[in-house]
Amino acid sequence: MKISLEHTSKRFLRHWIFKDINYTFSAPGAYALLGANGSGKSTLLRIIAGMQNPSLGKVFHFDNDKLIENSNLFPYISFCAPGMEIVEEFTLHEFLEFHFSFKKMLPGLSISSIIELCGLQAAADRVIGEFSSGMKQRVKLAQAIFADTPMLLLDEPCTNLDQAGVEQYTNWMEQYAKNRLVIVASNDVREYFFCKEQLTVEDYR
Ligand SMILES: Nc1ncnc2c1ncn2[C@@H]1O[C@H](COP(=O)(O)OP(=O)(O)OP(=O)(O)O)[C@@H](O)[C@H]1O
Repeated sequence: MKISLEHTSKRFLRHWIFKDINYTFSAPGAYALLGANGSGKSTLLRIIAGMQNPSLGKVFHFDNDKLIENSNLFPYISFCAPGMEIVEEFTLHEFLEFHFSFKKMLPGLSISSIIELCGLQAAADRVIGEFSSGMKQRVKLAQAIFADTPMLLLDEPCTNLDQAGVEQYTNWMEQYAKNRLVIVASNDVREYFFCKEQLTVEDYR
């Protein structure tokens, strides 16, 4: 897997957020997108995920050397971000069943083992709308990390997590980030401790 940014630039109205990023992310590999608040990390991550268009330049995704069309990216990419919506009317069990009917689960896992990995057994049959923000964040992370996709994109993955949740995230990354292309947008080293490569968005102003 490979993601190539070519002259990728983004502006909102007349304000350029970043300009002319030329960079290749390759699997297996872990990359951190760094920068101060408002520097453009989340915007860049969404552009990398094919969820938002750059104002200039291009983003190419490759499976080996085969170009993947934007409309076919879904089975390749898992995404987790603080602002993303999950279906709050579903119970946790229903949500995971629904999600993993569209996306393959990592081998050896099941809905109940994922609920256990999240430490949310007692909440399995509760509706997600009633969850705390930290419980929701565990679910958002789980739907991404435990999907069998070669690319995993995480925006501020430890948002709202308590100490136990951060330790759980650390373990998950040690176990499930290997062999994948992982990109983490973050300001917090606990979130990107395993990322050997780092790209600072402010370098592209
Ligand atoms: N839809 C939008 N319309 C206009 N401006 C936007 C939009 N989305 C983001 N911006 C602006 O783009 C800049 C970068 O925002 P972004 O959320 O990507 O930064 P960030 O580095 O992820 O910030 P943080 O660390 O606070 O999460 C900010 O100045 C923000 O106000």
